[in-house]
Amino acid sequence: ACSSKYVLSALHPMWQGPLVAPGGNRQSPIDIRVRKSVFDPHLKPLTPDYDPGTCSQIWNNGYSFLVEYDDTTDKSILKGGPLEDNFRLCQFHFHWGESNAWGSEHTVDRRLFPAELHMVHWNSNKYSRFEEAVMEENGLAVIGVFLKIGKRHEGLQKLVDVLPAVRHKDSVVEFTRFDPACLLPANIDDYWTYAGSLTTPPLTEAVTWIIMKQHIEVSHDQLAVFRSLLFTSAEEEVQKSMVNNFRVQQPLRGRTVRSSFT
Ligand SMILES: COc1cccc(CN2CCc3cc(OS(N)(=O)=O)c(OC)cc3C2)c1
Ligand SMILES: [Zn+2]
Repeated sequence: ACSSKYVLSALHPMWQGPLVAPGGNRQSPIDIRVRKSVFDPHLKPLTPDYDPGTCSQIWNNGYSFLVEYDDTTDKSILKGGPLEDNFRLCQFHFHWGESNAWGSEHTVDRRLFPAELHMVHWNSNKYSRFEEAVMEENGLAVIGVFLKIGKRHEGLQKLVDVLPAVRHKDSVVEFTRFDPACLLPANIDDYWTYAGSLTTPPLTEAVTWIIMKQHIEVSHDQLAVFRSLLFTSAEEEVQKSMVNNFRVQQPLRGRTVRSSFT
């Protein structure tokens, strides 16, 4: 899997980190100005092909909870869209707020969403493991999907039910046979794409971002369970709710955001 006991900065939990990575000119997240995005007719449809059998565990890394996939083979891959190579799914996670008024990392014309899903993939044509790809400019591809409060998401419930088992930082539980495709919106042909970075350490400028235009809906109660998680480990005397785990928006620095739709 692509996880390592990556120790976040001591500034945790309201991880402040560097507001703008030193020397970074392709940092994430950003505000997507719809009218400034450029339609690119050469962008292909995205073709994710995930095997639920590669789902292995869920862990609380003290910043979010990560659903991890066995990425030792090309069983769960993402191709197409803006991507030239095969990208292997290694984990997905979310960012959310303490209230439904905010929580997403990206915004669309400054519009905030209550939460945002990130599905993290690495370039298995060019690199042999995540740790290598995370340092390279064409190393990673992350799909972003906005969440809105509405009807209950049936596919998400299996995940919500197990979250209390990873309440504390560094807790891990086995989690199998979860199909991440169930979290994608019905229409995955309409997306924005731009060159950016990870939004958590190591903040490397390795990411081709693919942000879905169509959101998914989850219920208020499902999102409330996300907020019951803790940034802190069981030993710490003061427990801190895992909320507002998003990074501040970063300067566009002249980048172009392309759209796959007009
Ligand atoms: C060299 O740094 C690493 C090597 C291997 C694994 C990791 C762990 N890290 C990978 C990237 C990543 C990226 C994450 O968020 S994001 N928004 O995709 O940048 C994230 O959010 C909770 C967690 C992780 C976990 C770091
Ligand atoms: Zn993320």
